[in-house]
Amino acid sequence: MKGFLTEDFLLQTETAKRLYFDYAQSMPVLDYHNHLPPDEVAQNKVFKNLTDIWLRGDHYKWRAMRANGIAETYITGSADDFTKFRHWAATTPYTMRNPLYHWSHMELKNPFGITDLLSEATAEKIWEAANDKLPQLSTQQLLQHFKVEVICTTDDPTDSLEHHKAVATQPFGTRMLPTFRPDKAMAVDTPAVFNAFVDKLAIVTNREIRSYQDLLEALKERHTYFHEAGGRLSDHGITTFSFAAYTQSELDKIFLNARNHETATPYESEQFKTAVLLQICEWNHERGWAQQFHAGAIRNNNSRLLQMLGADAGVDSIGDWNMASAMSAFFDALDKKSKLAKTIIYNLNPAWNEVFATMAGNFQDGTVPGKIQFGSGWWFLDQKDGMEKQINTLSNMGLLSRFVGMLTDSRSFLSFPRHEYFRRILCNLIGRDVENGELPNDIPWLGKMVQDICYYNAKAYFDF
Ligand SMILES: O=C[C@H](O)[C@@H](O)[C@@H](O)[C@H](O)C(=O)O
Repeated sequence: MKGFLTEDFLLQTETAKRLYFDYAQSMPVLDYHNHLPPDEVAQNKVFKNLTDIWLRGDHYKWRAMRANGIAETYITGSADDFTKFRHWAATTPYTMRNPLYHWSHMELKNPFGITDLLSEATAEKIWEAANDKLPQLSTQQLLQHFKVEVICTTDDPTDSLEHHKAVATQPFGTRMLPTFRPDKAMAVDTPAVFNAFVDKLAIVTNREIRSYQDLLEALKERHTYFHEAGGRLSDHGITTFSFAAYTQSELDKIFLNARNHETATPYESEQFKTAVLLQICEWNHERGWAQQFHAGAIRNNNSRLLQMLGADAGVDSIGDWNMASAMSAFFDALDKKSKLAKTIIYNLNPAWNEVFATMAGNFQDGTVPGKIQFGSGWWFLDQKDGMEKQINTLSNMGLLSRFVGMLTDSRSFLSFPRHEYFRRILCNLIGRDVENGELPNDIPWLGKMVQDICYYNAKAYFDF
């Protein structure tokens, strides 16, 4: 029997071990999509305790604690930090076979060097041991510890990017680049969100935004602003792809109605989203950016918790829209005009893996290796089974060798071992094929392939 989480964790063959230890392990990290708070990086935050760094903001853990019957007071509520941690510790053994069990113990091992299993019985000892180390694990120290060369945060177009600028003028070894995430500029189906965004956009651009055209001009100004601050990516959280025909006068009317707090009809919302997103994608192409689409989440399902905690409260799940035809028409509209930028499509519904992987193949155009990427297993699929499925689907229907690899998508500075998790899974799959005689035992080539997927492909693709 193997021990839990040993050196060879997830590496089942000698070839897998060779690929991991000789090629993957030492590669630096390019975390090209995450939700880390830029102010905490710029201010080099030191965390108060393990709850502060590990539980606050982590909706994955909140969800598991709720499922374990823990009351909200001890999750996001008013209980003190140690009590919250104790409830998380008591929940951890119940997370066996959920990725949280692996992630949590990998995170205790690195950076804290803690190998005890977390449970109610070990809660106090682990709390103290980890808290003792926290003064040496500020945000910048953690990024250096995990050899993170670049992080791309996810930012509202109205953001001042002051923290990105501060880090650029006081470099510490990790570059922090902004990502343009304009979802709210299309939210005519929720006028309160849309209007708050447009009002703020008007202030930061010092413009009056009275028409659809004004909105586009202000957004373009912010796109340029992000570019000047080093931004090279946009990101779009969409339920499903939209592709509906529209006229200029329809867009003007939808804009004005939303400004008058009238909720757009589902069809109008489709039209508006199609028009705004196509326009932003053209700017992405003009500027040589890469664009990311996160598709398939049905969000904020629990309105009670949404009201109490806001978005990203752990009440999102997998949606089941029709995906392929609008996605095809959307990319085709851009490709036809030679305006399709480098594109990554992330899928949340495992039933759609093949749909996404084959769609990516339709729009490769010979300009950039792997120009259209079927993105890494996202959110509910960011676990061993989900990552293996994504890697296998991409292998079967595209070019795994050109894959830009893993990202954390996390809000926590402790999530970087997820890159190690991915690398072990990748090396294990390739190693198994070699030992089964399904791939040649060409270690220099396979080692290069592994290093490309872990690092070099992303470096070239994003031009980092
Ligand atoms: O891994 C899951 C995430 O952090 C999730 O909260 C984000 O992916 C977010 O919903 C987004 O839309 O970008």
